[in-house]
Amino acid sequence: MFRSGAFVADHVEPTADSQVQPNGVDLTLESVLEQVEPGRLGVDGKRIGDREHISLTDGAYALPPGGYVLQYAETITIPEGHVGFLYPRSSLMRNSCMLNTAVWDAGYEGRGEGLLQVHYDVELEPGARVAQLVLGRANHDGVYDGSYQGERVGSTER
Ligand SMILES: O=c1ccn([C@H]2C[C@H](O)[C@@H](COP(=O)(O)OP(=O)(O)OP(=O)(O)O)O2)c(=O)[nH]1
Repeated sequence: MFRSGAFVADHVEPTADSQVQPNGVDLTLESVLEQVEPGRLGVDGKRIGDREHISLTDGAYALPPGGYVLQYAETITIPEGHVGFLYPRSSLMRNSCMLNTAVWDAGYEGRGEGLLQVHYDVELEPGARVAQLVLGRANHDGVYDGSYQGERVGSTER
């Protein structure tokens, strides 16, 4: 069963009233990065290739078609007994853009990232709502203890 937006809001920090939806909470855009070096997924490990921050143009990220890494502004905590799923805001999709996302594990805490696909030029302002997090009740074995635990928490690092 999926939880209400009010429940999700208790696990997203900070949350303004305008972000709380019936079934989840909208996440806002903090920054956009462009990958500039190959990464690698191996059998025994992984390497994330270097990414560079894209600069603002007149207060917005002006993005031509391509693939970008998008960083969310909010710190998410996935409570035990739950799993998180993230969906693009429909207005993003209606503007020919898509967010690709992965599973948000029970026990994860951090300010996460997603893959933004841009299929037609778009302008995105920092602080704009771009995605919606939903939480479903879930059984799980242990809690998240991977390399992204605590990412960008309590820092001003982008
Ligand atoms: O779209 C998403 C989905 C998940 N996460 C966060 C929450 C999740 O719990 C964490 C780790 O995801 P995953 O388990 O898929 O990472 P991994 O590639 O398997 O790396 P590791 O083994 O270090 O966890 O990243 C995101 O930032 N964005």
